[in-house]
Amino acid sequence: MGKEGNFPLFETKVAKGRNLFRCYAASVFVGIIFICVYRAIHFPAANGQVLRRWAWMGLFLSELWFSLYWFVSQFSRWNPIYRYTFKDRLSQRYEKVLPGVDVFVCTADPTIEPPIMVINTVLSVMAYNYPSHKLSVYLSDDGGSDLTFYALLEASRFSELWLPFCRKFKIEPRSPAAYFSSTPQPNDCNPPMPLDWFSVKKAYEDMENRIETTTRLGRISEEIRKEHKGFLEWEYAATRQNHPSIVQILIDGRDGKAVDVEGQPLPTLVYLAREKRPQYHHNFKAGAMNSLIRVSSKISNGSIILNVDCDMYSNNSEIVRDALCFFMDEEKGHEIAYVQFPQNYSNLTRNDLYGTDMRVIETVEFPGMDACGGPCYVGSGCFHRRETLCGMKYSKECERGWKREYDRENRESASVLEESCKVLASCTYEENTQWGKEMGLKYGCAVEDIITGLSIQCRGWKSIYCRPERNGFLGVVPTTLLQSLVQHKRWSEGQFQIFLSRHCPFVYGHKKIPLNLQFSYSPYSLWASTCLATLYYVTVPPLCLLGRVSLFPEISSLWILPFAYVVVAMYSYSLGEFLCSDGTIQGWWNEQRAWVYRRTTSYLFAFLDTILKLLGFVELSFVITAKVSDEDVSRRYEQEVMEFGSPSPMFTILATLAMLNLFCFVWSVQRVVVDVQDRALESLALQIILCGVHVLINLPLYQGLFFRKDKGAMPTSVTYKSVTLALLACAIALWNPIYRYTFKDRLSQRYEKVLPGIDIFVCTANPIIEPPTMVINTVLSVMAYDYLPEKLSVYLSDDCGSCLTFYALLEASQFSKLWLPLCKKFKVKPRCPEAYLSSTPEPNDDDPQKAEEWSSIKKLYENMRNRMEAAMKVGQISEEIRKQYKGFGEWDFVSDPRNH
Ligand SMILES: O=c1ccn([C@@H]2O[C@H](COP(=O)(O)OP(=O)(O)O[C@H]3O[C@H](CO)[C@@H](O)[C@H](O)[C@H]3O)[C@@H](O)[C@H]2O)c(=O)[nH]1
Ligand SMILES: [Mn+2]
Repeated sequence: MGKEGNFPLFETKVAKGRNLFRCYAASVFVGIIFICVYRAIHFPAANGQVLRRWAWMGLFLSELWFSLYWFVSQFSRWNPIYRYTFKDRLSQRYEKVLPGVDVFVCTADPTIEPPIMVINTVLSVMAYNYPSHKLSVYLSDDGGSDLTFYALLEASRFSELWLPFCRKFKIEPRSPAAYFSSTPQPNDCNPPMPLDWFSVKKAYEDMENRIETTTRLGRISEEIRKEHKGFLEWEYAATRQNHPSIVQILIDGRDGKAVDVEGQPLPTLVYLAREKRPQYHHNFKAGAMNSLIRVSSKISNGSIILNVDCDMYSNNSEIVRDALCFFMDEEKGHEIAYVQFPQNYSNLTRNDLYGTDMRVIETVEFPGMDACGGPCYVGSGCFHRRETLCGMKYSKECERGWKREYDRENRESASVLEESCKVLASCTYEENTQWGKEMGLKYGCAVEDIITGLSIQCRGWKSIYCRPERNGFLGVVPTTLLQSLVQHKRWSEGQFQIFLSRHCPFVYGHKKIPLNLQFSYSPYSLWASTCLATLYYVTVPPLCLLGRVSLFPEISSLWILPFAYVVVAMYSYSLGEFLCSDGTIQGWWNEQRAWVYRRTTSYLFAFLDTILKLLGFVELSFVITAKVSDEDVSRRYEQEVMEFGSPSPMFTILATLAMLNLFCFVWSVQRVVVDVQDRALESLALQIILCGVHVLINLPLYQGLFFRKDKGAMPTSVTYKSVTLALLACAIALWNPIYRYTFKDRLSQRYEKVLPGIDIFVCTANPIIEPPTMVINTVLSVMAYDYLPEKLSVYLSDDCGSCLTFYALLEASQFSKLWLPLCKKFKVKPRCPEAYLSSTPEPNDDDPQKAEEWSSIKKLYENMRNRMEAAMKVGQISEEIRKQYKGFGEWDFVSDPRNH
């Protein structure tokens, strides 16, 4: 309870059912231990299971990694808390002394962030239920576009109508576009409303038309140019990336004439395009924010700063007061550095096809971080104390802070102020200063917000996460798969970069922030690195199916239990969490797919890029997310049809993985059908299921690959590439050669006496194209086998029935009487005489006996060959030879090679 009997300005409630959760977490933990034990004691033995050992090892490592990841994700779930504010107490006590609030809206590109969207966001924050003279709105335009400036000029005029209208009818939301598109036309029950409603709506639509026409034209017409001196600034602007600072105070809140149609003051409205020069790095959004901090300190110096991205209009006009309930709480307020509101989205579809709404993070994880010391700072929708954002450390002194009068009187006339602000927004201003290091938002990281929030917490401050009943901010999620994957690449890359730097929560936060907060940061830090384990899990087990290498317990084994329990428990819990966060079952399924896709593409690229960046090979980049899409794409998005349509390498990876799993799944299911009795399949069942689930989750992708004809289908080049790659991977997995080695000494030891008889068949069919000389060389080589001669028989089959071949064989039988002993004696290799004589050099004089034998054999062989060749030339057997052997008599009855 606050001082002087005051009730606090906010209260904190803890989530229910935490003990149940803790039982679940403990049981899963036990399950994981069992899985590890299984992996360890069933490690494949060394003999002959080389591949399986490697596969097993990899799987074990992946599972250890998943377990670690699961473990660190439990910290933010242990004890979520929820905050509720009492805004009536705030106004009772502090209405007169509310602090100045500066709202920063960031935009960077008029094409993908259309000016009409930007000014709707601006109008929504200008219309806050907050004293106008304490509210200042700054638009930072990193696109340096006069189109955006023009839109803001229009908005400044329209606000004169819009703000009184909002005030009078207490409407929500206060972005005119969102309001008019979501609210039905009023009827006559509320008499003053319809009149105003129609005139304000008409005024808005006219403005919208003018802005859209100008935007489409792409340049400002001469008439418009004359309307405001600000346009003159663009005369010095060479390009959007090379121009001096432009500061234009469109509404000067301190000027008594800046009033709306009802004579009430308007909030200050400032346009800022900081200086951009090619030779200076502009540090993306962090650079823009820091310029805004400096420029606003000169103009309004509000002690509270709110940042919104240009697509995140304010959906709740009370949100400033919600934030102040924390900062101004008498007891706790002084230690709070920032209040982060959730980022909700206005363009989500029912089942959130790409899982872009981080609903579980928002309803469970951030409230959990809040309990550990405070949520991280995630950019849009965050209120900061100006001093802490500028680098102030927390100390007990801060307690006095709020008693001070904040709003400094600043009496310079507006155009002098504009000139002096230009210096603050120049490229050189930050040279040799602590800006980007100690002051303001930090540079050099793709998630400037996370690293800045962490450093604030490490300086001793707390932060608050608050989800009011009515969403505070509504933004735009990417509407194509690729954009969503690219966005995740940037986030995970930034997070991983922090983890590997000296700002790693465990190092930088050591002894500065609670241990459980350090752990709560790590699931995000480790997003990128989950790619390896996931890639392993979706490739190796399916490929092992092809080689029938089993990597999980058999279906009938008890070891299946921990696997089944952990998977079922984790996924049911995750589903429960999702449903409790207002998701649908289909939405959960979509989110699971989204995680697989991110892990195998966004995180993989982020992982590689982070490493390359560490080694200094690539530079930090920031791909701005598109906030608009063409009609065709929007229609498919609304129908929840996946958008592929571009030949991105990310899609090639996704499609290859999907095809690979499909092939392996079909292959193994077909084996089950063919061979129901096959016992080996029992040990593959889990693997088949795993592969099947991957196929199931990819159904929309197969559709995009093969069945869709619209523009959002997968480009054919991706289809070809992925099918080829997947087939190649399968072929490699199926290519499984084995090598055999024999032990001949063991054979002779054991069986020399009982070796079996061996009959050798040599076949020939045509003496012309299979010359008898060649045939008998083969015959001689097998006759000369190192085997028991009495058990060896050689048969020559001559399908041509040629007496020439018979004659050659006769010669061979004679020659063998010499050849065989020689082979044995000198262990001749090879034992085909022709091959031996042509490949072996003549033995030299060291062994005269061998040399002599050799030359005599050579002579004999050559003689024999000459005789045979002579007979071949003649084409028949001479009478003398005929008489030598009775066998030739058989040919007396042969008339034809095919008839005998
Ligand atoms: O050079 C730049 C680049 C971006 N922006 C602005 O930064 C904001 C965020 O960019 P966006 O492309 O919309 O990124 P998201 O991923 O949607 O933004 C989330 O993630 C960012 C960190 O990566 C945070 O800064 C954002 O607040 C948070 O909403 C937008 O308003 C941009 O106009 C700039 O001002 N200058
Ligand atoms: Mn965004």
